[in-house]
Amino acid sequence: MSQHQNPAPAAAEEAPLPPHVLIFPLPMQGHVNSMLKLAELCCISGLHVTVLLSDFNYDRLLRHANVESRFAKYPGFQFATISDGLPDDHPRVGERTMEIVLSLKVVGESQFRNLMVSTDRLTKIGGVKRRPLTCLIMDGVLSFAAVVAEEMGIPFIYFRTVGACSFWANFCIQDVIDAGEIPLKGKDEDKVSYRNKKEMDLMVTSVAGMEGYLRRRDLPAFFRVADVNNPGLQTIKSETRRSVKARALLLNSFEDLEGPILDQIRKHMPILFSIGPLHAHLKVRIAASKSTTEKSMGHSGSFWEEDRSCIEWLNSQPDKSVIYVSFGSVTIMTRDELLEFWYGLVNSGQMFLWVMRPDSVIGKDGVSHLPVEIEEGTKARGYIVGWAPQEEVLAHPATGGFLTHCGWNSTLESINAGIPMICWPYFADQTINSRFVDEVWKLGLDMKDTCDRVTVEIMVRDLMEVRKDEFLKKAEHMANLAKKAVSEGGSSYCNLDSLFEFISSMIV
Ligand SMILES: O=c1ccn([C@@H]2O[C@H](COP(=O)(O)OP(=O)(O)O[C@H]3O[C@H](CO)[C@@H](O)[C@H](O)[C@H]3O)[C@@H](O)[C@H]2O)c(=O)[nH]1
Repeated sequence: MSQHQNPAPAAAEEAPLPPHVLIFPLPMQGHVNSMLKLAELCCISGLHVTVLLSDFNYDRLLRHANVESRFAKYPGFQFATISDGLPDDHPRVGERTMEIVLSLKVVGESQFRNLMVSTDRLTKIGGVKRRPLTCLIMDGVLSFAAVVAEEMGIPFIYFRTVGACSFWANFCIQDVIDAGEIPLKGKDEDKVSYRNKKEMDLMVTSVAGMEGYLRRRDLPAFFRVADVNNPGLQTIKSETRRSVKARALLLNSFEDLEGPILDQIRKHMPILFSIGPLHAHLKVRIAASKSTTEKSMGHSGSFWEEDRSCIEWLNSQPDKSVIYVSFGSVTIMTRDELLEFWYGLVNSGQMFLWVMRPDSVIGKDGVSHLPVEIEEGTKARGYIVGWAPQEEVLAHPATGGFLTHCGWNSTLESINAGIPMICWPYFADQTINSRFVDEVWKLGLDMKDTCDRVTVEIMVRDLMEVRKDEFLKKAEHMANLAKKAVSEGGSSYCNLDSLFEFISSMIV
């Protein structure tokens, strides 16, 4: 375990000490991105902040995201690191993503406990005097950290980096099981005929506030298993229910997007701060801050090197003509699926910008040695990079659509940029997000688990040509609401100020 400190400014010790929060994300790209944004928002408001990362991710952020210089201007900021218990060559993607959570559960508690009891490490290293921790802000699935915090009497706030829609469905999952809607009670799912399975998948569930449109097939796969004791189901269910033990709940969302669902959650967790979209919120607060250096700093939190050549390529494309294709940080696909997407995109006649992470395709060849037709066809129709500056890509005038896995950050970034989506959810919350994008917000099309070339082509044409104006109009409307939420006086802006007051009130 180690600390990485910023140097102390000479006069800092004279000032009254602000609250000191420790922010602890799950070690995955989407979660770390959101939490780093929250950390920077805290710093801008003058709080002292310790961000706890895995050694592995800290190293990646140092190499690719220049996080040290990003936070160097905040004297009360420091990183601390612990091991996630996995070897460096562990893939940490696809079906093996869950191993990050499981491993951290095993190795994390003692390391976390040691850090918590090392008051000197948290408060004095680097010469900046900090208070003992005022509170923890942690990912809501890190219950071992909550147990330690409870033991030590340190208040904690949960930050779930998924949408309210997914959080709430998870919260209600026991009611859904009790209602006999999942799993297939008393039956072995494998023995149910395909036709019956399809019908069952289309049955709506009784999740409060989502009656009428949240179907069984929109629930994450681990909720649809035949075994109620399935570890995925049990973990998410118990971790989500545990949230009521936290002093407050933070969500990266905004009232105009998920108001009715947020109201449902508030019946159980009245102290709920919706403070998103965080990436847009951070830009607003940085712009309002006095220092010009702060204004000029980027805020990347990428685990991979961003290939900025795609921005130059976008610069040469007409407005709203390009569909951006990216499936986030952990999705993997087969080579056949990759080819179906590629043929669908090329046959649609639209230009595309595709993020193909080197580790995103199953098999020893991965994304290397692609068939010649892909390389040649792509030269004519598109551009491929290994990792992109996504927020900038979505905000670029040439971008007109987003083929996404519907991770919550990608969904919000697209909403904020006014870009309609085609959703190919991979796992977890993404199946619910994609249903909301299509059925509730009408901001795009939900492809679910099909990705044959014909479906891809039809959907891309629909989004980029046939129903382009309709989707863009809807998306623009929601983007304006997102911007309003994070502007001074907007719901997320006010909620963030209330959160800081709430944290200050915890100082003992
Ligand atoms: O080329 C790229 C691709 C992605 N990103 C960024 O990476 C993040 C990806 O986050 P997200 O869209 O949430 O996807 P995942 O990385 O898959 O996120 C995990 O965490 C999310 C919650 O934080 C969940 O909603 C997802 O289901 C889960 O897979 C976003 O901020 C993107 O801007 C880039 O900067 N460049």
